[in-house]
Formats: sequence, structure tokens, C-alpha cells
Amino acid sequence: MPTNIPTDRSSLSLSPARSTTQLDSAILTTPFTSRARAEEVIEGVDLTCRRAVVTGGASGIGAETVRALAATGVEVTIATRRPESADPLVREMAAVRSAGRVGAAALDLSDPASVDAFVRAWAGPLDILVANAGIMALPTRTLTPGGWEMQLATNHLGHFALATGLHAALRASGSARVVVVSSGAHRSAPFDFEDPHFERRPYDAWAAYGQSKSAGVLFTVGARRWAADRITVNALNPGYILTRLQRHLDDDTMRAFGVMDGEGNLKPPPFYKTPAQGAATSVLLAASPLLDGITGRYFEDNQEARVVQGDEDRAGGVAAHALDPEAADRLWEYATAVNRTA
Ligand SMILES: NC(=O)c1ccc[n+]([C@@H]2O[C@H](COP(=O)([O-])OP(=O)(O)OC[C@H]3O[C@@H](n4cnc5c(N)ncnc54)[C@H](O)[C@@H]3O)[C@@H](O)[C@H]2O)c1
Repeated sequence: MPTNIPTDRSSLSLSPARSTTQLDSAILTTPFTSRARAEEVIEGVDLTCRRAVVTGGASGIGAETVRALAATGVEVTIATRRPESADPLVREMAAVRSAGRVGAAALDLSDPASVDAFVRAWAGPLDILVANAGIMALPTRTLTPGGWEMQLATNHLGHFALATGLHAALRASGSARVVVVSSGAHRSAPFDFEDPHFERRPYDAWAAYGQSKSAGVLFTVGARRWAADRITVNALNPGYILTRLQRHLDDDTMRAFGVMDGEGNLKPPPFYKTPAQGAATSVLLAASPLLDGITGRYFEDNQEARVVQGDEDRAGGVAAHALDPEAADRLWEYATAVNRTA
């Protein structure tokens, strides 16, 4: 039996947002293992009449997120730089009986004008926003025309502008969820308020990626201000998944990561997940009734993560620096200010 069957928007109701950060609450556990696939964690859920946006939804984890959400009846907009790149997935889902309609719209997160155009074109309530798009470890310091470091611009500042621009649409949902796809890389790089764009310190591809992913977690903490609007915001680490994300890594790094053999063949090690497994935590946070009212938290392997100091044991967890409410508010102000001048 479906567990959650809204037949029209007026029948949708969720409990009020509970708690703000993991620091002041018990850890949330679910029955799902780290290997559960996206469709499994929302089996039986029916979200017909709901509407979702998935950034970067034409490939990798995002595409699996789109498949699983659309299968519950959600109408999904894939927000992508080249909408035509989503055509195969749009066609695929059009052939799935009872799936929600899947379409695509142009969005370049590194371009404030593109984010603005997407926001302006959006009409009506928005129930689910999955901030999934991302780039990783650009080998050289790359700046947007506005002078922002490209990973920070794409992974966080663009998503911040998108989510805040869509705030009225999320509020109009009456029970909206924002899901931020972060990474375990956040643990090694707190947000550097003195030099976020690597103007003074030497550029480091991993520090830039990690910082942008810390920013995503801090956003979920800063978004506690949206709880009264019945908008919940949670972050996650999808785990290790071989996708196009690794395209900027050279062969030596790929070998060091254990995903390439001596002959240059891609061969993910056993601890790597498939994209469908990698999308499970995104989908859990976006659509599972288990997450009703939960906000400001960080998950990995389909469970809420424990708090750790930095990246000392590399075994997972969410770094305390990414849950710091003062840093979260400071980053919110910073992102608001830079987006205003963009
Ligand atoms: N694959 C992993 O092992 C892994 C681990 C941790 C976190 N993540 C995160 O998961 C998310 C999805 O990554 P993936 O592994 O599916 O890789 P992917 O490269 O398949 O997906 C990333 C998507 O983001 C889109 N994108 C990039 N720049 C954009 C821009 N400026 N505007 C709009 N869209 C843009 C790409 O077109 C692509 O569709 C990313 O945020 C990534 O950081 C992935």
C-alpha cells in the first residue's frame, strides 16, 4: 500500500519542522543500508501532484534522483546547462506509466543571470529542490566573469541564489524540502571567510571543492530561519560513485583513488556505489515520510551522520565546522551580499 498518497495539493500535510541542528538532537536512523537503491528508500510513496527541481539531473546521481522521484508521481524539472542533454531521460520517463512528467530547463549555476532567469520563469509552488549539480577539483584556479572561484560559484553560490530566489515558491508548497548534495570532502575544508576565492592563499583544487561542500552544509543550518515557512533543508554525502564528476582528475589521481588499473581501465573498487545507490540518500531526504519535519541535518549512507572534528579518521561523519550556527549565519549574509552585487 502506498504510504503517502496526496491526490491533490490540499490533502498534503506534514508535521512542523523539528529541531535545527544535530548538535541539539538525537541522531535519526532509518531501516535502509548503505547499499539501498534510490527507488527502495521511497518504495510505496506516492507524491502525485508534487513538483521538484533537480539541478544537474541529466547525469550521474542526479539522473537517478530524477528517475526515483518521477516514479513516485512527482513532476520533475531537470535544471541543466544544456536542456537537450536531458532529452534521453525525458523520453525514458515519458514511457514509464504513472510516472510524473519530466521536463528540462536551462540553468547555469555559475552565471547569476541564468539563475535569475530560471527563478523568474518558475511559476507556482515548488515542493522539492535537490541542489545536486556540482563540479570537483578543477586543476587550475578558474574564475567566473564576476570573479568567483568556479567550484564555490557552482556548488554553493549559484545554489544559494537559486534556493533563496525560489523561497516564495517553496513557502507556497506548505511543506517543501530542500536537499543539498554535499560531500565527505567538506570535512577537510572549513569555509574560509578571509579568502573564499583563493586570492591570497595558493589555489588548492581539493580545498576549493571541500570549502564549497562545507558551504552547502552550513546552508542547511542557516536555513533554520525557513522552518516557520514549513521548508526543511538537509544535506548529504552520497558516498563514492564513478561518474563524470571525476573528469578533471588525472590518471595518477584516479589510480591513487583505486578507480583505475595499471592499463588505464576504469574499475571502481567494491566500496564504490552505483549511481542508483548513490542517489538513495538524496531521494530519502527529498521524499521519505521518515524525514517529515526534519531540518538542518546531514546524512550519509541513508542515516544521519555523527559529528566529528575535521577529517581525522576519514571514516565519515559531519564536521563540527560545517554545523556551526555562527558560521552558517555569516555565510548566509556573505552569499546574500555577493549575489546582490552579481
Ligand atoms: N560521484 C561521487 O563520488 C560524489 C561524491 C560526493 C559528492 N558528490 C556530489 O554529487 C553531485 C552529483 O555529482 P555526480 O557524481 O552525479 O557527477 P556528474 O558530473 O554526473 O553530475 C554533476 C552535474 O552537475 C552539472 N553541472 C556542473 N556545473 C554546472 C553548472 N554550472 N550549472 C548547472 N549544472 C552544472 C553537470 O552538468 C552534471 O549534470 C555533485 O554535487 C557532487 O559534488 C559526488
